[in-house]
This record gives sequence, C-alpha cells and structure tokens, in this order.
Amino acid sequence: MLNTPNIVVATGGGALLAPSARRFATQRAIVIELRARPETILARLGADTGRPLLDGDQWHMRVQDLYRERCAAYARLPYHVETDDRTPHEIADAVIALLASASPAPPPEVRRVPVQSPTGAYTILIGDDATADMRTALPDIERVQRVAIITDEHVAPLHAAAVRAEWLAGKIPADVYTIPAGEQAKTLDTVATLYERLLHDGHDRHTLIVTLGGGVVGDLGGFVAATYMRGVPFVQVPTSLLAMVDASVGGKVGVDHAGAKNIVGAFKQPALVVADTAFLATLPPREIRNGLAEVVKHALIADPELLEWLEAGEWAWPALVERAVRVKVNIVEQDPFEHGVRAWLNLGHTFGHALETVSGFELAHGEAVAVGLVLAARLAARLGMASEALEPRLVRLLKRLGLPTAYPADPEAVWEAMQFDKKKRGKRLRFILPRDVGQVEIVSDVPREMVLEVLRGA
Ligand SMILES: O=C(O)C(=O)C[C@@H](O)[C@H](O)[C@H](O)COP(=O)(O)O
Ligand SMILES: [Zn+2]
Repeated sequence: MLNTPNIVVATGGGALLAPSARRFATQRAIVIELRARPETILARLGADTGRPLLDGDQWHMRVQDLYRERCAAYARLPYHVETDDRTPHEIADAVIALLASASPAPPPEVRRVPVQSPTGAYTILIGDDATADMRTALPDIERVQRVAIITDEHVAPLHAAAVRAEWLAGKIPADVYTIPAGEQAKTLDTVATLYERLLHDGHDRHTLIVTLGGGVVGDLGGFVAATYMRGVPFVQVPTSLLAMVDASVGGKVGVDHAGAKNIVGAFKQPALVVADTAFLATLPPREIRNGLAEVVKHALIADPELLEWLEAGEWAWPALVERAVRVKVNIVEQDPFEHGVRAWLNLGHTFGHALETVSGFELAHGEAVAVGLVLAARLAARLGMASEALEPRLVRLLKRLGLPTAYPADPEAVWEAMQFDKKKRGKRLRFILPRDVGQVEIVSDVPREMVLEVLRGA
C-alpha cells in the first residue's frame, strides 16, 4: 500500500507501535503523529466506548494507560502535529504545511559487534532504533514459542509496549513481568517471584526471556534465564547507558545476597544484545552519568583515544557505545570466565562494590565505580606504579562528567565490605590498578594500612 504514490493512510494507534513496523513505514512514507492530550482524546470519544481496547467500566483509566504506554514510541515518529484546541481544518492546514518540506526517513545505521563465547557466538546491535532488528537478528527464532519480557517499574511504562508489540508483530505471544526498580530489588526473593509467575503462566523451555532495562534487570533477568528450567535463552535489551556499554555483554548474571554485591550468579551468555541508543533520550541524567563511569573505566583499561573523546566532551551515542563495548568484547572473548584478564574489567570495583554496599546503595553502581577509579589511581601512585598525575587527570574528567570522586565512608567499614570481593585469593585481596591510561595490572599483597590510608584520602 505504501508504494502507491500520493496516498493518505490513516492508521490506528497501535499500528506503528512495533519498532519494525514504524521503521518500515517511516522509510517509505511521511509519517505524522496527530498528537492529543488524554483529556482531548477522552472528550472526543464522548460516549463512544465501543472501541475494542476500551471495553469495560475502566475505560477512562485505560485511555490514560494507553497514552502513557505509547508516548515514547510515538515520540520516535519523525513528524508531529499538535491537535489539541484545533479544528479539523486547522489540523489539515498544519499537515499540508508540513508535507511541503517533509520527506521519508533515511535508512538507520545499526552497528553490529560480533562476540565469540564458549556457548556460541552472539551479536551486539547498536544504534538508534536497533530494536527494529531484534527479531530478524535473533538466531534460531523458529524455536521460540513465547517471550517473557522482564523489566522494571521505571522502564515498563516507557518501552515495554513497543518491545512487546515487536514480538507480537512476529506472531510470538509475549508477557511482561515488572519488578521494582533499583539495586534493592536485585535479590533472590525477586528471582523466586519471577520463577513463580513464569510457572503460573505456563512458560517452558521454548520461552525466550527478554531483559528490558538497566544493569539490575539484565543481571537479575539473566540469572532467571540461566536457572529457570535449567536455562532458557535470553536477549538483553539494555535501556541504560551502563547496561549498553557493560552489563549486557559478557554473560555475568546474578543477584546481591547477604550484603554482598553479585554474590550469587552464573555465566550465561545472551543470544543477542540490542543496544537501542534512542532509549538514552528518556534516561535520567544521573543514569547517563552512571554509564559514563564504566565508559571511563573501559577507556582507562584499553583505549586512550576514548578517554580523549570524553575529555573533549564530544561524541555521538552509537559511536561511543560501540567504542566502549569493543573494549569489553575484546577482553571477555579472551577470558570469558574471569580466570585472568577479565578481572581488568573490575577496575574500580574492589573499592566500588564495597562503597556501594556501605552507602546502603545511596551511591549508584557507576557513581561507586567512579570513586573506585580515583582510589585505584591513588593506590597505584602510592605503590609507585602510576604517575602522581593520573589521579588529578581522572578527577578532572569525572567531575566534568558530573560524577563523584570521593565518598565519606568509614574506611574500616569499607575494608570489611571489601572482604566479600570475588577476586580474592584465599585471604588476599586482589586489586586492578592502572599503570597508565590503556595499561592495567592485577596486584595482590597490598598492605591493609596502605588501603586504609588511600581510603582516608591521605
Ligand atoms: O563483566 C565484568 O567482568 C565486569 O567486571 C564488569 C563490571 O563493570 C560489572 O559491574 C560486573 O557485574 C561486576 O562483576 P563482579 O564479578 O565483580 O560482581
Ligand atoms: Zn560495573
């Protein structure tokens, strides 16, 4: 139909909800959202409640819910005309005026980063609207009979409807399971609740789990995928910068337990990772900063030029995500189970995890890692490994990115929390420390007193 010239197609509100349908239409036609507030929609509907999605007594609420669920997807359409307080003539005039200069959208650029893993290769898709390729890029899709989307209460209202619509567009039934947002929910209790709900709804080994959210959702949902019925495949759809550049790649999944970060978990590789950088438009600034801390970490481990991009303060998200992800991919391919070099990715985390715990999760993961990076640079300088100039350089950059560079925690309490670190060998803590930008090392045998001094800022 869209190949017929000069045709006007009026669609229902759900027709372009699936990212692939939206992309198909926007590349072939000028797609315009006729935008209206829920009050306007309700007033226009009047007594007409015979519409299929508005059955029942709760239809006022339903209009509000549908509006909320679809807002973010509609915002991704290329053209919008406001219709509140306008007559049909005025709206038609606005549409005609827009058509004079509008054109179909150019094809999107979706970057593909291949990853080798012990359980087979998978791909990371990166780019605005990459979710439109989610189904076509998934290997063995014919084995998937149902989808369980695990998300959290912050992300669900923004993106769950569109991601669900994408599976439905492929005739694959999809259920949405929403967990509370935040690190506090990253527990075995939440996992158990999900097992029960999946079982209750009849999900079996032909179910594909899709984790839609930040690092907590990806880690926890991935752990459910690793263990439910002894393991079902899963796709990571990270919505936060942190999850795009780090948590969604490499197969570390798990939960916190008994006051220790990520202490129960598994290695479970995803079947696909979809980093749709358009999601970053709805990400709160604190979450962007959180992700940037892990980007700084990756730059410090292996990419001096990436550090310069950050210092210059200029980048495009798809390019930045790809660059940061490639550092991680290169390392996890060499050492998927952290027997050696993968521990480098824990730069800043020996201090960071402990600070996160001691702060009662007042510090978010990326914020704790930022402080941890500064402490690691300080410790490296005390040990004579790194130049004294590294710490101030890092502090300048992290401050510029809006990240904390210190946290007032009791050094003894941080030391205690550090004893849960998974990199520990016997009683000995192992630190990942920078020699310079692009060069890190694993260091054991750091005297307790020196660590405490570093924590005191001395
Ligand atoms: O993937 C890794 O390996 C990392 O260390 C990346 C970290 O940024 C991430 O926070 C990871 O979950 C930490 O793992 P853990 O084993 O130290 O809990
Ligand atoms: Zn991390």
